[in-house]
Amino acid sequence: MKILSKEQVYQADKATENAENIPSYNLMERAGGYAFEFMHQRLQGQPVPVKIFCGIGNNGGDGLVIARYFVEHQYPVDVYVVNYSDNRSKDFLLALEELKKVTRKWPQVLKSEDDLPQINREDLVVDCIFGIGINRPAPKWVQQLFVNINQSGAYTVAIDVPSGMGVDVYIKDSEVIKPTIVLSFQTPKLAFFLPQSGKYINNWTVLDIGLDRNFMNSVQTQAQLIDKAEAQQMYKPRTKFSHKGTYGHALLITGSYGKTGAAVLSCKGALSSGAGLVTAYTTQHGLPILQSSLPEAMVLADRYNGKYLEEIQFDLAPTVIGVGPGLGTEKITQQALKTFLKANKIPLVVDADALNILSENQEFLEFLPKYSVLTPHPKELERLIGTWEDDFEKLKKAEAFSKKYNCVLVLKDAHTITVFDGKYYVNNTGNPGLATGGSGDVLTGIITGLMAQGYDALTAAIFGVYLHGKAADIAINHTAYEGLTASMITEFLGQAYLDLFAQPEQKQ
Ligand SMILES: NC(=O)C1=CN([C@@H]2O[C@H](COP(=O)(O)OP(=O)(O)OC[C@H]3O[C@@H](n4cnc5c(N)ncnc54)[C@H](O)[C@@H]3O)[C@@H](O)[C@H]2O)[C@H](O)CC1
Ligand SMILES: [K+]
Repeated sequence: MKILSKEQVYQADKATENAENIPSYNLMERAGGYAFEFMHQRLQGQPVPVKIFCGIGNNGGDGLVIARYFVEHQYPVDVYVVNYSDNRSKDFLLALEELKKVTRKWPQVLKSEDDLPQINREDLVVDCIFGIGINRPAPKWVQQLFVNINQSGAYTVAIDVPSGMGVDVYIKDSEVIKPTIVLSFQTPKLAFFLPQSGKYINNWTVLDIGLDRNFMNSVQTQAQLIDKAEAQQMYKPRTKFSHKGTYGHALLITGSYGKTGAAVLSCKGALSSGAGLVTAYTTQHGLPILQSSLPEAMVLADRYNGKYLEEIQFDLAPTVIGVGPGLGTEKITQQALKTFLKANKIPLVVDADALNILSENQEFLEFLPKYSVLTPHPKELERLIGTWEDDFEKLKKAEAFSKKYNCVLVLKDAHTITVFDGKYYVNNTGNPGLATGGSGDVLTGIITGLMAQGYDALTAAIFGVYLHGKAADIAINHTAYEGLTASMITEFLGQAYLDLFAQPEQKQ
């Protein structure tokens, strides 16, 4: 699903107004109408006390349309205008006129902290204070209103975006509404998926308000959300006359004394993703561990008998190499990695300690083959690209890094974002169960395994992240978040593939 920027939403509005030859107010009517329908279907006329807080822009205007429908359907409703400015938008004023036609109970105008009403746990709060137009922190008394709403425990529906949240800029030092659900118009907003702002979003849904199809189909967005529909398109079906050679050979350079588990997990990831052959390259003492715990994998070891890899040299031509999990960052391993990288021409997936070594020796980055996949978690990313002011700056820096080294950067997080060629692919699978040791090693294995099978680096990264998260989503039905271990992700990976084309259950 495309994630439109704020500017693109305004362009979509204009395109729709032109294509349908309608005034902008019609779109506000539509947006408000769909949002009301969503709530009305769930409330079914129950006399829940509704409190609608409207700003003075178009988000506020949506709120006034919603308010009119609530009044017309005889819900007990209080409407407040949060008067943070006297610049009421044209469509806000039209919506206000329409509301006044159906009720004599006019909205109460709030101008300072003294005016803020009591909000009760039993209320339904509809937040239409700020939408995508917010560009700086709200005035203090308005932030106090956000706090009151958040502390009330009331069921809170944020219209379009939670008030206070910037959709493609981070608004520093500001309170944000923490809604129960966000009803977002036409497109989810990038901020929903970034840790600093996404932590306030428990639940969101997109309401299709019928913006111009031609515009929506042709608009090129920087960000897109990767869900089942997108993942299905990436899947490469297997052919009947294929053999293990068809699905490539993944080599995983992983493990050290006490961290051979990372090697086992990444090899398991590669095997369960479907790689034809998997070989681990590890330390000598890791060899028997791998052989006994993973009979499907082949194992090579370096010539030394140290705790860490001292040499990375093999007589093998794998399709792709995954490197990093469990390697450690010993000087001797750093040297071995440097020698290897200098000579290597085979596509790479780089993770964990290999990333840490690259961060410490940024000159090694030049040795990476084109389209290498790098999979840092936030700390590893920081070591690689330096610190950032906020999540939007992080994305910009990641984008610049990926351009500079021509690599695919997989920013692991609750919503992992794959960055390549100026585009952001935002993953929508996975759950907090994945916050467990070894899940990253498994991901490295999966991406490496997909590349072995002929998926290009970008697709392998996006699809691998999707499958990894989906496997975890299926697994937690059996294990809960807490019970999920990294091995289980590999055990459920087959089900993640099956789920791609599973038909929804038919109702009897
Ligand atoms: N296609 C759609 O999605 C449609 C969405 N609609 C709704 O319109 C809003 C966006 O409306 P807009 O008037 O541009 O912005 P806001 O209502 O979010 O903000 C109002 C206004 O306030 C000013 N402002 C910004 N920050 C501050 C601040 N800190 N203090 C004071 N004033 C501030 C700024 O100038 C804004 O213009 C969208 O979210 C939807 O809810 C349409 O109704 C239909 C189509
Ligand atoms: K809002």
